[in-house]
Amino acid sequence: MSSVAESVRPHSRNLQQQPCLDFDAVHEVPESHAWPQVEDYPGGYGVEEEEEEKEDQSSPIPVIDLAEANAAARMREACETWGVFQVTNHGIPMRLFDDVETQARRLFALPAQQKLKAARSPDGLTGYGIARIATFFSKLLWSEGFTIAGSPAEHARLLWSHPQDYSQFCEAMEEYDREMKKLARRLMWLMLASLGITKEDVTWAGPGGEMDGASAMFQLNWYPACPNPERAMGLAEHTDSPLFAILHQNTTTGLQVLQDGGAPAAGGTNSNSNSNSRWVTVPPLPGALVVNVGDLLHIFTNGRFKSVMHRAVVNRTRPRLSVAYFWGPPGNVWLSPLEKLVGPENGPLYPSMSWPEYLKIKAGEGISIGGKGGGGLSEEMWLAPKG
Ligand SMILES: C=C1C[C@]23C[C@H]1CC[C@H]2[C@@]12CCC[C@@](C)(C(=O)O1)[C@H]2[C@@H]3C(=O)O
Ligand SMILES: O=C(O)CCC(=O)C(=O)O
Ligand SMILES: [Fe+2]
Repeated sequence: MSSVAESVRPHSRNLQQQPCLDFDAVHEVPESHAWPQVEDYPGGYGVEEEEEEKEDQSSPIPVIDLAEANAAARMREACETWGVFQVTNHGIPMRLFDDVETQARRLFALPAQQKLKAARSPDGLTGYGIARIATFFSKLLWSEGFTIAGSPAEHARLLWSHPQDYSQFCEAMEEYDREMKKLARRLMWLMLASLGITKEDVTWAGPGGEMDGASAMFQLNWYPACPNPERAMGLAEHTDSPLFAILHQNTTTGLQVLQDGGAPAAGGTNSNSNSNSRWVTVPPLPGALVVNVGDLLHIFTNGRFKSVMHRAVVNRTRPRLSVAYFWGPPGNVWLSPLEKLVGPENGPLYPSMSWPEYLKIKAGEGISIGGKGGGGLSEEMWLAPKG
């Protein structure tokens, strides 16, 4: 079964840029990284920021306890409106998050020339570098990333020469992968069951719905503290391509999702063109995980579930770490909008799509289905370069 990482052709549009700024050495944001003033930046600095986070406990983003009987129904509601929710009672021990954070910090603390030994190649998806979407924007991102598909051993051996050093990294990431796979499967069936979809409706999930061939990638994101956080961008606005992502964030606030004002941006590809949209902070809740709908689940549910636009802003005093786990179908499975969700009045809104094919289209390389903004994928899915 081909994996996503093997199936995606070179992202040849712009060669992957590598982090070239020593974030810890600068005392102001250089022009190369200076974005327009960040609107809806999440609150003040320093001490009042703590206040800010306390208030955030009243965040409008749904928090769903997986042990509750109404968990599936609340997920459906959240996926149809926000496209994101937080889950608690997921059963993954805090110890594992601490281990993964410790190992991720070890990685990003390595000297730049050491990290660049595991640099993502221009035609690759995995390894060290800045997020692929950076190539769509004229300004650089205040972050470093490390992308893993399956075992990280190959890249880890390039980062650490001593087996003891890289084995602790690999063990933590492989345990995380196992736990996330279990949780992803559980979330998938809860979300689909809430729409009346059964295991029989999902042909590629296998006889018992175990989804053994599912593809998973994960992304470690490191956001150094920034001298002027309102003029920098950690991870520019984007939607995720998979069925959904499960995100662990450390205690530093930074993830924001776009709550658009209802009417989709008419023809605009820039989320800000919809005047009453606003960025809503997703507060780090101890023990909670963020789940956000991806483009493929938007397609699979024929538009019912919303692929949420989101971004990560940075912090003046505190570095931020997030671990995003992307979960999708096997690389060679083409998803079509589910029959049961395609009624006589609303035909399939999207053509069949595989994750690798979609990544190519999203990178601006594939065929443009239905022409520019035609009946095909909405323009929102192309990350329009900043005007
Ligand atoms: C399988 C995936 C999913 C990727 C591409 C590839 C590996 C890295 C993922 C991310 C991680 C950061 C945001 C994003 C938008 C990016 O630029 O790289 C994601 C993208 C996607 O969700 O499309
Ligand atoms: O750092 C975050 O909170 C967001 C990360 C993210 O959106 C991604 O890796 O796709
Ligand atoms: Fe994302």
